[in-house]
Amino acid sequence: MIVKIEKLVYGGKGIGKLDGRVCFVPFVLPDEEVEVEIKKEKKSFIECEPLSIVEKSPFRTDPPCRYFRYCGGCDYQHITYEKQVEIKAEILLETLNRIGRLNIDRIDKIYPSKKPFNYRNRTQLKIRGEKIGFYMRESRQIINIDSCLLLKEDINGMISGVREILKFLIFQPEQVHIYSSSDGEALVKFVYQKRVRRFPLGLKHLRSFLSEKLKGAGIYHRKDDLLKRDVLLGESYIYEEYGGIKFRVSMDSFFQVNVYQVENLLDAVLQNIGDHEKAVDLFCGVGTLTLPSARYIKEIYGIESNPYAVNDANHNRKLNRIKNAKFFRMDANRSGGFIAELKPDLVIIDPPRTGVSDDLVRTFLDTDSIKRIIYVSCNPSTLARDLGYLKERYSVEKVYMIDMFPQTYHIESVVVLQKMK
Ligand SMILES: C[S@@+](CC[C@H](N)C(=O)[O-])C[C@H]1O[C@@H](n2cnc3c(N)ncnc32)[C@H](O)[C@@H]1O
Repeated sequence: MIVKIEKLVYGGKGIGKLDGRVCFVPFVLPDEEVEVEIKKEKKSFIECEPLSIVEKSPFRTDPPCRYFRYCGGCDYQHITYEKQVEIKAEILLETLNRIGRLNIDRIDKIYPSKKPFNYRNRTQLKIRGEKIGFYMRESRQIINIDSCLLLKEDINGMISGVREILKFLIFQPEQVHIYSSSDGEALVKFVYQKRVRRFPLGLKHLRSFLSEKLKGAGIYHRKDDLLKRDVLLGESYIYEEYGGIKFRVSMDSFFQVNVYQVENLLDAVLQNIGDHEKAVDLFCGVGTLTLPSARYIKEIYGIESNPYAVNDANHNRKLNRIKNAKFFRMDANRSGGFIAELKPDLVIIDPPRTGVSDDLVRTFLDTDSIKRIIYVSCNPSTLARDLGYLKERYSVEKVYMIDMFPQTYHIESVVVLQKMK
C-alpha cells in the first residue's frame, strides 16, 4: 500500500489518506510517497508503519543515531535540522488557528537551537537488570544505550559510570537521573520503587565513577507518583548563569533543558515586558524569567507550587541582590484571588504541558488591571485552547517559536497577548 504524505502533525507523525480514511505514518516527510503496513485500524483513522520510501523528500537525511526509530526519544532525526524547524513553525501556526479558532498568519521570530544535538542538560535513565536506557517507542521495554545524541557530552561520559555503580548495588534503582549545568557541575538521583535505608557508596566513590564535578547525589523512592528523598550525599544543588543572573537549581527544581535556548527564551520574554509597573510570573520555577524581568519593571511577584523551586528562587533573589522581586509558594491555577487583589498590569505564564486552569483563564478575563500576558508554552494544543478563551478580551500581538527540543516533535513558543480596548 502506498500513501502520499500531505503534512506532519503535532505528535511527530505524517498524515495521508488510505481508502478515504486518514492515515498516520511516523518517520516520514511532507510530499513523500511511502509504502506502509497497517498497524491499527479504527473507524475514522488508520495507524501505519513505513516499510520503504518510494518517493523521497529532498529534506530527508540519514539519522545519525543507531537507536533511532526503536528509541522513544526522537521523532525527527530523518529530517534536516532547518526543515525540522520549518515544519514545527507550520504545525504551531496550524494548531493555534485550528484549536484556538484564531487567525494568525505569521510567526514573528523563530529561534533555532545553536546546536541541534548534545543540547540537553538532564536525563532520566531507566534501569532493568543489565539494561540502562530509555523506553522503546510505544512500549515499556528498555532500550540499552551507551550514549544519547541529545545529551551534553559530559552526561554521556557518565553513563558507563552508572553501569559500574550498579554492580555495587544489591538493590537496583528503577531510574537514575543525571543533571549537568552549563559548567559541567553535576547532580545524580537514584530512584527506587521502595524506600532504601542505606546506600553503599559515598560521594567520593560516586565522583570516581561519574565526574569529579559531581556536587551531590540523592537517594529517592517513589510515593504516589512523587519522588521522596531519603538520603542526600553532598550538596542538593548546582548553579547556572544566564542573562547575567546566577541561578541556584536544586535537584528537585525545574530548569529549562536546552543549554543553547535559555538566552533566546529570555530574549523573547524580555523584549515584550514593555512599559508596565507590576508583574506576576506564574509557574516561575527558580525565577528563570522573574529575576531577569525584574530589571525592566517596578515590582514582580513569582508564584510556584514546588517548595524546592520557591526556596531556590528566594535564594536567587538575594544572591543577585534583586529587591523588587518576591516569591510565593502557591498553586498558580488557584491564584485568582491573589491576582485580583494584586492588580498586576503584566502577567507572565509558563505552565506545564496541561496549560492553565479555567479559573485562571477567568481571572485573566475578569481582572481589568491586566494589560498584557506573555504566555510561554511547551504544548501548542493547550496553548491554543487557552488562547481560544482569552481572545474574548485579548488579541495576539506576537508569536515566537524557540526550538527547545530539536529532533523531537515538541514545540516551545511564546505568545504575547494585548488587552483590547
Ligand atoms: C515549564 S516550568 C517553567 C518554570 C520557569 N518559568 C522556568 O522558565 O524555568 C513549569 C513550572 O511550574 C511549576 N508548577 C507546576 N504546576 C504548578 C501549579 N499548579 N502551581 C504553581 N506552579 C506549578 C513546576 O514546578 C515548574 O517549576
